[in-house]
Formats: sequence, C-alpha cells, structure tokens
Amino acid sequence: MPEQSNDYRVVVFGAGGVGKSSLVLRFVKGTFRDTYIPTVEDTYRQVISCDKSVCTLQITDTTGSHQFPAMQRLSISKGHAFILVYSITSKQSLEELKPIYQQVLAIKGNVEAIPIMLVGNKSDETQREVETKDGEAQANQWKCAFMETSAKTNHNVTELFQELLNLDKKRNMSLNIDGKRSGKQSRAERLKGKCSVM
Ligand SMILES: Nc1nc2c(ncn2[C@@H]2O[C@H](COP(=O)(O)OP(=O)(O)OP(=O)(O)O)[C@@H](O)[C@H]2O)c(=O)[nH]1
Repeated sequence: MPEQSNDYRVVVFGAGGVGKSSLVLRFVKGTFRDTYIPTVEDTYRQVISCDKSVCTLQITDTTGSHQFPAMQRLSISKGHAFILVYSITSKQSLEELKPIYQQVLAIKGNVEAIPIMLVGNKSDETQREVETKDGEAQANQWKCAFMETSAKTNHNVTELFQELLNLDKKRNMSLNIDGKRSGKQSRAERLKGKCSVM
C-alpha cells in the first residue's frame, strides 16, 4: 500500500557541534547564532512544490549525542532523504558519520535509491582538517552527493536543500512554490557523471 502522507521527511545527522541546527535555522528562518545550544530533536516544516501541487518539507534536526540510538533508528525509518553533516574543522566529525551511514544502509537497504547529501559545514573556517577532496572521496565511496556549506556566511545553504530534493527523481520537488526549477543544470546533476551521485 503506498504511503499516503503528504510530508517529505528530511533528517539531518552529524556529531555534536558540527552545525546541524545552524544549517537548518539558516535555511528555515534565515538566522545564525554564535552560541552553541545542544539539540535533542527539533522538527521544522515548510511548504514546497511537489508534482505540480504542494507538500510539506519536514526537516528533523537530530541530536549529535550518541545517547539516543532508538531515536536515531526511528528517524532513519521515517526519513525519505538524509543530510549527513561534518565540520571541515574536525576529521573526527567525518569519522563519526560512518556508523550513521552504516545504520542508514542497514535500515533502508538500497541506499542508492535514497537521496543522501554529505555536507562539510563551516567552510568559512580557516582551521581546516578535512580537505574538500577528502569529503568528495567519502561521498564517492558512499555513492552520495557532496557539498561544502557555511551556515555562518549562508554559503550553499539553500542550494543544499534544493539539490537534495533534486536527487529524488521520483518526485518533481522544488523549494519555489511556483514549481519552476531553475533551468540551470544543478550541481548534483553535474556531479552525476563525475562521482556517481544517484
Ligand atoms: N564558523 C562557523 N561556525 C558555525 C557554523 N555553523 C555552526 N557554527 C557554530 O558551531 C556551533 C555549533 O552549532 P550547532 O548548529 O548548534 O551544532 P549542532 O550540530 O546542531 O550541535 P548539536 O545540537 O550538539 O548536535 C555554534 O557555536 C555555531 O555558531 C558555520 O558554518 N561556520
């Protein structure tokens, strides 16, 4: 029986402090805060266009803590698309995405059919521990798309969400409520030939 819900559920995962909440708040509210307030779980909703109609983009900002494995499993089960965030200032934060990716794989099975974006956030920072090519190589290995972003400077934030939606070929989704996608070839589409984005 096909799912009846009109929600498109995007789940944001990553270690504590990589900027998950900042990315989501920058996208949803256009704001940025310098203070660090750890999240347990927050969900935001936005109306987007979907197959000539509208649907709700539901974004779940998960905790960076490892204390809630059951919540993590539930979020994966319910998610349609996933954003895996590390900070370019922390190699460890990229390492910490590996078990999360493995869990997505274990629960969802065929990950190549699922929109996943690997995101290196804090691209404005100069103390870089993860080179862009290393992020790209990881995305290549996981057969997912890749972007670097900065929630602080608003670099690639809207693009991140639009390209994630573009990766879902089953639905014609756009952040623009008039339903028109940009005529320009998206970065995800350009990357397709280059690094086997779905
Ligand atoms: N320089 C810089 N700092 C950022 C950026 N994004 C977030 N930060 C800062 O990083 C810290 C942590 O950001 P959060 O968005 O709370 O991180 P989180 O991943 O949601 O953390 P948890 O809730 O613990 O999982 C805050 O002090 C933010 O201001 C960014 O793009 N650049």
